[in-house]
Amino acid sequence: MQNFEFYNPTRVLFGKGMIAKLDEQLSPETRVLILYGGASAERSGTLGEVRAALGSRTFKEFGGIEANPTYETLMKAVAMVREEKLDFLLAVGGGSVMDGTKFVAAAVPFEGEPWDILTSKGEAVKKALPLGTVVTLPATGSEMNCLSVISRQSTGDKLLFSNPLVYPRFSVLDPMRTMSLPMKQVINGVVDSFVHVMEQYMTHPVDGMAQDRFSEGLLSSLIEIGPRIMATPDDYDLRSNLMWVATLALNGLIGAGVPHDWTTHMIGHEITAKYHIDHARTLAVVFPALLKVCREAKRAKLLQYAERVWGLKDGTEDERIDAVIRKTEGFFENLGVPTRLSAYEIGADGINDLLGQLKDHDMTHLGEHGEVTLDVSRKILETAA
Ligand SMILES: NC(=O)c1ccc[n+]([C@@H]2O[C@H](COP(=O)([O-])OP(=O)(O)OC[C@H]3O[C@@H](n4cnc5c(N)ncnc54)[C@H](O)[C@@H]3O)[C@@H](O)[C@H]2O)c1
Ligand SMILES: CCCCCCO
Repeated sequence: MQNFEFYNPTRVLFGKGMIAKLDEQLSPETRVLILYGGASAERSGTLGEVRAALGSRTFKEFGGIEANPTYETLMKAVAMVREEKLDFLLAVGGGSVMDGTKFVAAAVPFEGEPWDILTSKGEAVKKALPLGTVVTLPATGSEMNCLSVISRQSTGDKLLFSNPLVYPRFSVLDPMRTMSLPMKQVINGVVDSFVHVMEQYMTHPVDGMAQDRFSEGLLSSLIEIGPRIMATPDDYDLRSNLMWVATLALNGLIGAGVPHDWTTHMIGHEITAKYHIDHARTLAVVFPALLKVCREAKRAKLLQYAERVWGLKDGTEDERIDAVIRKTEGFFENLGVPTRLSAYEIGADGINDLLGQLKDHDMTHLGEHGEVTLDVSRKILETAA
């Protein structure tokens, strides 16, 4: 196991009706900005529950945060916080709203050009406003991590920053608040969570016994939840399990002390930035291709995954690896999520453009050992064609 430092300050309030506990998390004089995305926050009744829980506190509202939140929109929220002298940010939404809120928290006190929060990958962040979340889409785990992905319309960039100062103070996870989700978004959450686990698992063995078993448990849970939630979308227990699994997939626990490989996400971000394809759906295209191209570097963990998660013990090593990659592709495809670039009509020219974006973003070497060069990234994208 590798050395690690684990820190996660986020209080999780899980279950039906937990929005009411907001009242216990915020002092009466707190001046709150509620940030949200589209009309669903209002239509689903979630915003109404939040307003009721805030009681007589001063609060303002900022809506319209897009899927793949943009710098341009978020800077309007920054101006509002400064003008209204607000001191707490409350995200009501999915990963886009939570990430956008983390950016606003860092940008309000930031001295200098706020986009440098992204270009510095969060290194430049020295102060941040406190924030909390009310989760309406289980997928990203943003509710319990210090990561944020922000796009810039003017340049087409989609970049990640992280800083411990933007961990939510608390996050409310009420599965009932996800019932208004279109099934497509529910499935996006299954796929995004699955690949989050894989980015922290599918590397090489370091005897992280607890981390491996924990990750394999999350993967097995998602493999069970995915088809079942499509069949019974109103099942509260399934929704509960998806919500908690999605949070655990990226709150730091399974990634502590083990190698990571975020190649799939880094390439996926570029596909979303250029083609505006849902984040999770880019991952379902890239990840299986990455397994095929990087199978030697990941041989040991592929075999462990095949046996422990899919029960594949028979045949030669290569037969088991081929089988488990097919199983993984089949898992995505059976959820109605394509695993080929051709499903989105992205061809050779698109692949060249995507590689250019990776180069522009200093991502010419990815993978746990930097072995995923631009040439390997090309192979991955060509394999995914
Ligand atoms: N911070 C992280 O750790 C992390 C991890 C992975 C991805 N991301 C980023 O998160 C973003 C994706 O977030 P997401 O997958 O949660 O989707 P999202 O937040 O973009 O929401 C997708 C759509 O669903 C709608 N929606 C949300 N909740 C709803 C509800 N309860 N009912 C009806 N509609 C609802 C939103 O308004 C939006 O239109 C991307 O920008 C991605 O890069 C962040
Ligand atoms: C290094 C962690 C990258 C997380 C990407 C979230 O989209």
